[in-house]
Amino acid sequence: MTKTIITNGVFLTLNEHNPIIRGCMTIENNLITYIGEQLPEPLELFDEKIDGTNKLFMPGLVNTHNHAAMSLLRGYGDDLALQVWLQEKMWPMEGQFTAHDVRSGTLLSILEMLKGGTTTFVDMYDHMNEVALAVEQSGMRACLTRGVIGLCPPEVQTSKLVEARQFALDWHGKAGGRITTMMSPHAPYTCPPDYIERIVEVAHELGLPIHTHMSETAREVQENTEQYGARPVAHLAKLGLFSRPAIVAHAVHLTDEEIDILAQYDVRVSHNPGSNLKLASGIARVPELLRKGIKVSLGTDGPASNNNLDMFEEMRLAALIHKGVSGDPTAIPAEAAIRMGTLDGAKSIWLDDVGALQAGMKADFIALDVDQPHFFPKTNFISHVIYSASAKDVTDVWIDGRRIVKDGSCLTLDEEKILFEAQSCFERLTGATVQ
Ligand SMILES: CSC[C@H]1O[C@@H](n2cnc3c(O)ncnc32)[C@H](O)[C@@H]1O
Ligand SMILES: [Zn+2]
Repeated sequence: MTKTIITNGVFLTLNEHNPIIRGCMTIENNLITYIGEQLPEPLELFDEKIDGTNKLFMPGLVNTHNHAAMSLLRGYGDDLALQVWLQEKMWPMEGQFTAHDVRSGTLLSILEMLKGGTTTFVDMYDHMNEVALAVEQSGMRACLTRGVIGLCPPEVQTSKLVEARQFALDWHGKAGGRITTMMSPHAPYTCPPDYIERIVEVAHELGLPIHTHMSETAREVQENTEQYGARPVAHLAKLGLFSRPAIVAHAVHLTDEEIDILAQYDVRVSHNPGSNLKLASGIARVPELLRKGIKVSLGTDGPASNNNLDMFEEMRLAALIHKGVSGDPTAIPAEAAIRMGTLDGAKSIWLDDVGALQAGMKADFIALDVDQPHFFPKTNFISHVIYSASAKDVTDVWIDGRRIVKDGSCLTLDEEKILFEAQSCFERLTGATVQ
């Protein structure tokens, strides 16, 4: 058993009664065992002693919607609306992606996420074995799902579903329990109703949750109504999708009745403010979702529609845009934004022992260098994290008790190789040569 103690730190716990503690934290194997002002035991009893002076420690960030391999398409197809972006830019390029490309793009994203303080992410993509292997190698925590698009002949639909089922079975609970899995119809506009029903059936068989894109654009909602006679929420409810635990990405265009239905089924919403702004999809009704008790977390969406994986930016956007839209400066306070990016993110993907600095929780946490001008005066760190911090402030990352990033360098991945390979993949895919 390894015993670690961090002393002289400021700890943002997310504990309701004691949100900030100045003192020390201990970790034994993969768990936080103590956090408080006093030393719990003499220092000599610890194998590893870390001086936390000038550091702010907080829970690792949880990104609840991503397509990591799309980092290869960063900057390829900006300033377009969702359907044009997907149909004319993303899908033609993704059609050429090999397993190697997915591995390369995913590693690039994992590197960016780790160095920016994200410790858990949800990923929906193809070639998911590559994604799972990259997660395993990196030491990250992830909830993975093979997204299926059903706009194809019946035999291709079936083979995709068989593959998605097998992936979910093979990887659930793997990488020392750091990987969990879900089932994913990509969206109601890319999966015919009978196909969605078959995916739901598999989710029931395997006892897994479902993840999907839903009500992202006004056009999607209108076309769903024209084609199926119902808006996406009622349509998916009728197909039984909410009979499984579910997390939907976007949920931008919702009526009051739809919010009630989501609340009734305890559907979780991954709010993706950066992607929704960039694709001009709209702004989700987050304050109303929260008022109805819906669990709202944050996602970046893929790096081609964001265009980075900085969860500090998503937390800040969430805190800012809902103030602007509602005219209410208390719409999403700083503390609510931090919760969305950490504890509520973890709960939204059914991880009940991740997302807070408390004894008994998994040791997934990060350190920020707060000895920098934008953290002074060192007063309200909850405010500073939301309104002043960025991914660049992260110096160290621990996941499952293991140090993954130390002084800004990733200990588990070959950074230089990842950057070189991602550049090569992009140049091969697009035919571009960049000096
Ligand atoms: C079937 S794998 C995932 C699939 O999703 C596509 N995608 C990326 N971002 C979005 C988005 O915002 N809405 C809908 N679909 C999206 C991605 O290109 C992959 O094909
Ligand atoms: Zn997405």
